[in-house]
Amino acid sequence: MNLASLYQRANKVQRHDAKLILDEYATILQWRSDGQDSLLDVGSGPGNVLMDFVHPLLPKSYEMLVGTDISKKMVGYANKLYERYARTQFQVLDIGCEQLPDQLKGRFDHVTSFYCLHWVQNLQTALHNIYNLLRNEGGDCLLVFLATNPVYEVYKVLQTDRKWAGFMQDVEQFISPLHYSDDPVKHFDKLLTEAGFVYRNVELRSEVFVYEGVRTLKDNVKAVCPFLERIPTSLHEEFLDDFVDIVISMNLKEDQKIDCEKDRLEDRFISPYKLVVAYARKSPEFIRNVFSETSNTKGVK
Ligand SMILES: C[S@@+](CC[C@H](N)C(=O)[O-])C[C@H]1O[C@@H](n2cnc3c(N)ncnc32)[C@H](O)[C@@H]1O
Ligand SMILES: CC(C)=CCC/C(C)=C/CC/C(C)=C/C(=O)O
Repeated sequence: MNLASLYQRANKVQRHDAKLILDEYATILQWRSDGQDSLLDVGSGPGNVLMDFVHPLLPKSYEMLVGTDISKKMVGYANKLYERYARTQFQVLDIGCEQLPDQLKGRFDHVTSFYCLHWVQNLQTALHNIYNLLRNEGGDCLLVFLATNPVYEVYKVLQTDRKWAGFMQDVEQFISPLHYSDDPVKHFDKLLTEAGFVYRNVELRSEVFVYEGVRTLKDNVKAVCPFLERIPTSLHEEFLDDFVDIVISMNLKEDQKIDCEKDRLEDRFISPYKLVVAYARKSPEFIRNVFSETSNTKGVK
């Protein structure tokens, strides 16, 4: 994903989910008593979710805020947009890398990640890295990503079309590693345990988002579809038309509705998807605090 400005304009669902979950977790994250928290975000993209929803939660005296992304273009865009913020920077990091940069190891009180981990096939390595980014004395992480989304089934159908097959040979690389899992909660909890996290709370949330109008759906697909950058621009509209036809054949188009602002009938497309929301703490020291604070929390392992 490289289209920073397009993604920033077409990420309503991602922003909605991040805001909702952060409202809920703002008081659960283990803020430092001295207000000198450091936080690293994984897969920040253009940076607007991090700066609009995470940054305001940090204490004024925070030590450092680091946004990271595998894409140089995303990092360059975010650095330009947010250069006026003190103690804040964006840098390139592949969270699935074999060797974390030394200067990042053990430096952070918190790691967050929104809508990124479904892009990472090797979750085991990613979680090992997230664990090692956190301070040895403790630290926590909030990880939000897709387990399933109808987009993956649409991609698989498009790949069977001779027109697009050549561009989509590696389609499985772009499908969430939990898409085929019978029990994504158990699966992810096991990975967190293996990475070393001692306190874990993993939930699977069933959500529905409605895209109002075919243009909105197409713009959202354009912002995240990894295949379009391989397809000649002259064929993009045809690819998107085929995408929409498959969505319709999957019965995901609702009856038309009047759009009062535009004074015309709009098609509506429904996207039922499942989101993993995982919160984990590294240090056993925190467990004692947690049990006394949230003894009624559901699903705490
Ligand atoms: C859908 S965007 C999410 C951006 C932002 N967090 C948000 O919520 O709007 C996913 C981002 O994850 C990045 N990404 C994908 N694979 C990654 C990896 N292995 N390591 C770090 N970032 C990755 C992509 O480049 C992209 O910018
Ligand atoms: C109705 C339908 C198939 C909608 C799909 C909409 C869409 C663009 C989903 C993208 C999901 C995704 C991989 C998001 C992301 O990483 O930000």
